[in-house]
Amino acid sequence: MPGTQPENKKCRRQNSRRMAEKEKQQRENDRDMEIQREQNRKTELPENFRENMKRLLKEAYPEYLESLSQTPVQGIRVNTGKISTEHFLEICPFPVMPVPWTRNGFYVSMHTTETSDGRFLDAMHTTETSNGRFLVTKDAQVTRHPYYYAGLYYVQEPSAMLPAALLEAEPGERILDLCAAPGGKATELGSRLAGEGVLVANDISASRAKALLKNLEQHGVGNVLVCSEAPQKLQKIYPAYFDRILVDAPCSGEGMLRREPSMKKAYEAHGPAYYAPLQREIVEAAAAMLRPGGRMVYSTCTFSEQENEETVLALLADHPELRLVKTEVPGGEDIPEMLAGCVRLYPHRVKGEGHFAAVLEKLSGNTPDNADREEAFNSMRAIHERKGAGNTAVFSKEKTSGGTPGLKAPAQWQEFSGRYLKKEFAGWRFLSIKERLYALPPQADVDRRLRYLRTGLFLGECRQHGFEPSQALAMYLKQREVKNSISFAAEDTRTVRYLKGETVSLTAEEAAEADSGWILVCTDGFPLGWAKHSGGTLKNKYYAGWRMN
Ligand SMILES: C[S@@+](CC[C@H](N)C(=O)[O-])C[C@H]1O[C@@H](n2cnc3c(N)ncnc32)[C@H](O)[C@@H]1O
Repeated sequence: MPGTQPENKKCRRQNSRRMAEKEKQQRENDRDMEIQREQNRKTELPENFRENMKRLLKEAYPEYLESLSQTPVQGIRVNTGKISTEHFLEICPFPVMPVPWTRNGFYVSMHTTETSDGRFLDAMHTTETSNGRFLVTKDAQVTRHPYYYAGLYYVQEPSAMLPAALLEAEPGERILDLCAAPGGKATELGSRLAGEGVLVANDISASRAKALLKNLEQHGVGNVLVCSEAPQKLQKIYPAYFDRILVDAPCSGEGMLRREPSMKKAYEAHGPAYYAPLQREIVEAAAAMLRPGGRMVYSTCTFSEQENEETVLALLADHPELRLVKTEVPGGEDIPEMLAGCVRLYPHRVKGEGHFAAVLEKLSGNTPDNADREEAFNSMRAIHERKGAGNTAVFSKEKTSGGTPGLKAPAQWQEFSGRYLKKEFAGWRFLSIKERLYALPPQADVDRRLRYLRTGLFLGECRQHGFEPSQALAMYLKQREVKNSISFAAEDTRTVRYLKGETVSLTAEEAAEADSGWILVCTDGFPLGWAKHSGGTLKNKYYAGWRMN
């Protein structure tokens, strides 16, 4: 019909525009894949590793090799301590697909194409830098969104989400993450505690433990002790103490070779033969710290049986009180002829770099029961509270009592919390180290023989002119727990300006609703940090070291 001709023309134009866009997208995808292939061609796998993988995978070895040419996938894990997975999915700014072995982990992808065999190609935008490394610019988008700064999710390689999921931590428990830095798993364990119980997050490397601390703070985990100790030392302090222990062991990192070709050098210097004995020492100490009836997960990001199954076998041989809990996850495999029931994630079977995990439980019989354990720790706690936790640390003599914190809390804190907070710290103890004030959760047993980077929640500093609340406190609180707050939408340019450390203005309406003084700045209802409000202007108090560049 003559009347429909212009319509048809319009349709055709739209279709050809769509086709052109699709083709452009496809060209970009192809280019990305080619860059990745080139990267992998340049990265000759270490000879002994190749031989071992051939032996291990047999006829599946070519598939594994093929998988090395695929672009690594990226994931985000929802911080359920701040937002439910369902709610996050409603506001999630990126296209996501669930990671099958978690309840809150997602593949994140800007451009995803499903192939005919049901696998998906993830067209991340990779660019080579002058030092031959590859930057995944998509990561930058994920780590630049205000929700990232609000601690709503953690960016994590998807298979690395497995160990914390298998530990099945519950609120109220005592959890140990023995090799915790930089906190990929500890942040999840902290979220699962939902503010009850205590997480001891340890890493032998003090510098790495600092990154761990920052990640736990950003996640809003306050019921935490962060320390940097050898497992053998912790074992003396916490015998049969923890309900759950994660040993995400230092390993030869074979599963990282695709993503981080630079790991090849490290692998050649320290391979499975170096890490296997170290892992055995670590799991040995962990087994001693697990309470009867407790659960432990041992995991690595490597494929070597010398490290993985052999470590578990040695542990089981020496500890008849431990049993392996047979575990299956979608896409997971094991080596039944060696040790059935462990989980191996391979990059040619699942969307992820690869991981190994074994779940162990300690039988309840013939070991001190919970009541003995409680009694032993109560007396230890009493001794240490009398002595104080180190030369400069001073515990308040009384626990907080509900309502406003206990009488022994410094006056500056009392003034601040009375004026600005609805949140109560009932049962928490205060700990002052010089001007710095911490709140120690009820179940945290601090021992002065250990080096802590953090004991509980850092509340802020008691200055002469008043209390200065910390960034950690901002991240720990919910907007509803604060009397004076302001929330900007994630798209509001003031959100990014606040995150960059700039001074921000309120509208007349907002200014009329906000009180002057300390104010909690949020994005879409999720706290970002503090500011000081006066006459419609927010003086930025966002922690300088956390600012967006
Ligand atoms: C695989 S990484 C842990 C990754 C961490 N679980 C995460 O998810 O972010 C292993 C860690 O073990 C630490 N480590 C090495 N030797 C250790 C030891 N003897 N005791 C405790 N931690 C150790 C390393 O510093 C490293 O941070």
